[in-house]
Amino acid sequence: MILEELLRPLRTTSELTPEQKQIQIQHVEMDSRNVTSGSLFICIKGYTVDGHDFADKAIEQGAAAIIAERSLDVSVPLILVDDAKRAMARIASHFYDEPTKKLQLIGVTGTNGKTSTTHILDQILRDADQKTGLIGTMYTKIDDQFFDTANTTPESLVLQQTFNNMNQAGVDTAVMEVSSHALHHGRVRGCDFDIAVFTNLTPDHLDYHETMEKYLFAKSLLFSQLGNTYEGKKAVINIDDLSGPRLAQLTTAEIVTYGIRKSADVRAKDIKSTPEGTTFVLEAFGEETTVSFKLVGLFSVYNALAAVAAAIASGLELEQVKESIERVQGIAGRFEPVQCGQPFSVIVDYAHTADSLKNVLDTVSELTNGQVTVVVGCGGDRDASKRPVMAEIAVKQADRAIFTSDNPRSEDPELILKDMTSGLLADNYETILDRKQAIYRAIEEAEEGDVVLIAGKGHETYQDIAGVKHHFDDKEVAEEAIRGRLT
Ligand SMILES: CC(=O)N[C@H]1[C@@H](OP(=O)(O)OP(=O)(O)OC[C@H]2O[C@@H](n3ccc(=O)[nH]c3=O)[C@H](O)[C@@H]2O)O[C@H](CO)[C@@H](O)[C@@H]1O[C@H](C)C(=O)N[C@@H](C)C(=O)N[C@H](CCC(=O)O)C(=O)O
Ligand SMILES: Nc1ncnc2c1ncn2[C@@H]1O[C@H](COP(=O)(O)OP(=O)(O)OP(=O)(O)O)[C@@H](O)[C@H]1O
Ligand SMILES: N[C@H](CCC[C@H](N)C(=O)O)C(=O)O
Ligand SMILES: [Mg+2]
Repeated sequence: MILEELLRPLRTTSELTPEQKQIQIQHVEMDSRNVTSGSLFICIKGYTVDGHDFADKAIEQGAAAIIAERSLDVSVPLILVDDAKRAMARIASHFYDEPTKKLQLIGVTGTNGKTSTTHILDQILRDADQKTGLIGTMYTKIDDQFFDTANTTPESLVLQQTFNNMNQAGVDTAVMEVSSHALHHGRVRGCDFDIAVFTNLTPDHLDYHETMEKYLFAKSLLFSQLGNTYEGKKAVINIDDLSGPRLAQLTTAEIVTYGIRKSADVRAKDIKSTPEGTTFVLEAFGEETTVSFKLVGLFSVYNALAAVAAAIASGLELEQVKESIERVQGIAGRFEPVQCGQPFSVIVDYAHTADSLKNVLDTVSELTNGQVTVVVGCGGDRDASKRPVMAEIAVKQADRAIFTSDNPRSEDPELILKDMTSGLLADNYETILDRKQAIYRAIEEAEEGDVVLIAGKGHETYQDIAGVKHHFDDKEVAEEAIRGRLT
């Protein structure tokens, strides 16, 4: 594509000569290390380094033009923009020929339940013979192929390239997790969402957003920027969540509500939980059907409702959706049982916020008469305000807590544990810094009928200590500990 054409979606005052306008751009890059001949290099001011400092390096590697937020002394055409990240989102979408306009795009946002809801929805759509794409915390998936991702919602350039790959693979619907960071950074600008889904909003990421109001504002961008009913846009909203009605007011799209406590378009009633799963009556737009769902916990019913409501909003029939919901198996690292023939339960879960820990412990206590031990820590370089709250919930709702390390990242794990425990009055806890030892201790001491909940890292297969990712898998460690005990 020639430079003039590539820049069309931007409002920029930079003047190019007729020759510069004709420069052929073969690639668009935000990382100088990926630049090759004919690349357009976009300078992004990051948290760690400033991309503007790599402009010369990019030119050395063959960059044919540069987009930047400030003037640079460079030998190739320089295009100045106010916000390079937002410019990148528009350019990326244009470069790949608006890939999200060629598929149905469903975005799921909220503090908890995004990965779970997108997986349930993916299953429903696949059962309806659609070719699907999925983008989220665990991976990107195009039909049956899996790809690693660095972020829950990747940078716009990666996103648009991924959608382009989805177009080429013939994907009908892409379902993606949309994080508040992504919304705030404009990573999803240039994405033409057809359906936006809201799960819930509870405290998290306040290190980044500072207040709940600003956090909600970031989430609300998915709804305020969605488009309207006449364009066929739909907003699927958890009406039981306090922020649900506020988001509903911010969108001009058609609203589909779901919930349990309040009247809603899609609702679950008569919910009955057993250790094997949950049954409920699913009511959708006046029709009713009974569902046997294999996942446990009220929070899982909410995720199922979000997925059902989105599927119905996209045109599927209730009966068809019900059959898929009944087929949904567990999701890796989300309330995942570890079973090696032991006479007590071990569950690995990704609860890393106060609300999710509370929900998961509520579910555990509903399902057992035995003693509950929770092994949990908090991540470093993340919202420190959740640390004492999570610890308080752990000692209050479990019979015993073992506080340990999560991903300390650049922080001192001992200090993270101090943040968690220094205000605790209860004494039904101990701290074991080494996560493996903590898991072993909980499992060695569990008695018949007890439950050991290992929370915070779910599917993760590493522990990030001082920027180095060491292999660590809660499920694997739990299995080793159980086998060690049984032999
Ligand atoms: C705080 C944050 O969002 N950071 C993101 C950001 O990294 P950064 O600002 O440190 O980037 P940087 O390293 O300073 O680099 C700046 C620029 O210089 C360029 N560069 C750098 C080096 C070089 O040699 N040449 C070069 O050109 C880089 O490519 C980049 O364009 O840009 C990176 C590339 O896109 C992201 O991977 C990274 O996410 C990090 C991993 C992260 O932890 N993000 C979290 C906070 C996040 O976004 N989380 C949400 C999920 C939250 C949730 O809901 O739970 C998510 O969507 O993942
Ligand atoms: N609807 C829900 N409400 C509250 N807690 C939930 C809900 N769904 C899942 N959880 C809890 O939150 C944990 C994480 O769930 P999930 O991975 O689906 O959320 P997420 O929004 O994708 O999280 P992340 O922001 O880290 O990507 C689960 O392991 C469970 O403990
Ligand atoms: N998406 C979340 C994941 C947290 C997982 C937890 N294990 C931690 O490291 O804090 C985040 O980046 O905040
Ligand atoms: Mg997720």
